[in-house]
Amino acid sequence: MSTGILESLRGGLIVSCQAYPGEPLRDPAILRQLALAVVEGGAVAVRLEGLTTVRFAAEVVDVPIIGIVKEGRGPVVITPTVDRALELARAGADIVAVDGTRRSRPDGLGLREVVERLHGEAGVLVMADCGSLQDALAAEAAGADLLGTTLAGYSGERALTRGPDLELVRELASECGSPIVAEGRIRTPHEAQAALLAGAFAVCVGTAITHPASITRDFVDGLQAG
Ligand SMILES: CC(=O)N[C@H](C=O)[C@@H](O)[C@H](O)[C@H](O)COP(=O)(O)O
Repeated sequence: MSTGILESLRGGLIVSCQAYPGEPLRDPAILRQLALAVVEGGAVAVRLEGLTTVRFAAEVVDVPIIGIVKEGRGPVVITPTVDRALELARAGADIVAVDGTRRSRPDGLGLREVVERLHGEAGVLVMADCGSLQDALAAEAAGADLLGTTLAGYSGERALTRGPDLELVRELASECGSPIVAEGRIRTPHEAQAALLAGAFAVCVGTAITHPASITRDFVDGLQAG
């Protein structure tokens, strides 16, 4: 079952459908529809934030759901506790993404324990959102099923590159045995392809597809630059 889910992601596009606090699209029913729309376009999986959004989408979306909850004041905000992670699984996430850095978690657990509980109690796959090669090696040793470059540039260990951190994708692909998801600042189909060529197993794009305020701002800036 879980091997089937992993295989269904190979070489494909995962689309993150998120709206941030205070934004007009931050509504589980709207985000469910957005998820359906990206699946229509060929997304092999969707990445969704929030228990209700995951629950709503799980009823209608026929590709794997990668669930996260973002909460707390940080620095660990992506599914920071095992309780939330298990709730995401119960809400219908097929893969639960958690902070995969080596920073301490608010519930005091290590990543290994989080992964073991998700595997043992919920039977879901675990994606570790990493910010460096050292994170990814530790997450792999802890048993994570997928390693994401999600936090590259945001955890203090890597520079915030303008586009995707392809150098990190390359490093992870050569040093780790687990599937790599290239995620973060991928804005064009060409960059998505470059991430696959750099060794990613799958590519995850959010803002460039599902965040209209950012996309609009880019156009507005373009007009002003002209
Ligand atoms: C760093 C962090 O909190 N990343 C979040 C993780 O879920 C989302 O805000 C991103 O949109 C997602 O990773 C996709 O990346 P991009 O939107 O750059 O394509």
